[in-house]
Amino acid sequence: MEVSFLKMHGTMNDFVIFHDLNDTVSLAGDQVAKLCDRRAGVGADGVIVVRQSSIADFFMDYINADGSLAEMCGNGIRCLAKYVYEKGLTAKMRLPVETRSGVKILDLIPGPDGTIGKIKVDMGAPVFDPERIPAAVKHEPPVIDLPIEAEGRLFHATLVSMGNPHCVIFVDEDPAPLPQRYGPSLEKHALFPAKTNVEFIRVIDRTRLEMRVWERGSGETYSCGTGACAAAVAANLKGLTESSATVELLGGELEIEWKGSSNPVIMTGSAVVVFDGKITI
Ligand SMILES: N[C@H](CCC[C@H](N)C(=O)O)C(=O)O
Repeated sequence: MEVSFLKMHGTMNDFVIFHDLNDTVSLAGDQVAKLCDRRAGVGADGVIVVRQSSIADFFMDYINADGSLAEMCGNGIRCLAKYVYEKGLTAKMRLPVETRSGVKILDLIPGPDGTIGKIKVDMGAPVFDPERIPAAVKHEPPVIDLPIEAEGRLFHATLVSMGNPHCVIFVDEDPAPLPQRYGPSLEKHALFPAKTNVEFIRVIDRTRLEMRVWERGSGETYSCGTGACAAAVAANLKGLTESSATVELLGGELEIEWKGSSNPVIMTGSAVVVFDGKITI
């Protein structure tokens, strides 16, 4: 099967994206793996198939590089919004998009040349109930600084779902080496029946976080939008940051705002088209 796609990224979290509005394409795991393979395929952290929705304008079918489905992808949904606008599939500047974790509302912010520069996403309210993360722990929500051991080291995790699970760990050291060393064990830790994304966070000040991430189903990535939201929420819960924070990632910066409690998390960031192409999978 030949697929015409766009290669896109959001703060260097990169995706193969195409639309299938007649719902004729269903990708097998090996086809996703080929699309994501950085030598034998296009190369990406995940695949986004834009589909029809009966409850919103589009449905984001997000698939991790290992073929597993994820409930939500923050960087990916910004890319979807730019894709459908610039492909002429919508003219809306406020766009409802269905995901496996509900409908998200996106505001498209035009750049100086009329293309879409930044996108603001209402990511919905964070979830702290361990059963809904999900996490196998008897604990009143929110779960803050839960001791968790990996590769012989003791960490303290704050658990947040943004529709997908996140294990947020605050450290006082350079977080750069931590995803490769501890990410695989934590991703598959027995505490997480659906596995988890893992964020290592160093607090820079009350409005800036440094983040490195190991993603469920994709490994270390340059950025994770839902992870940045989870990290900013966790930092605010712990009293380390204000209600707005800039999250510094390997691939760029994301602006996160959360006014606490059941308020939605608002994420603002860019989306970039790298190239278009065709591939037989
Ligand atoms: N990169 C995505 C997260 C993908 C999440 C996926 N790895 C999972 O939850 O399984 C983001 O920007 O939110």
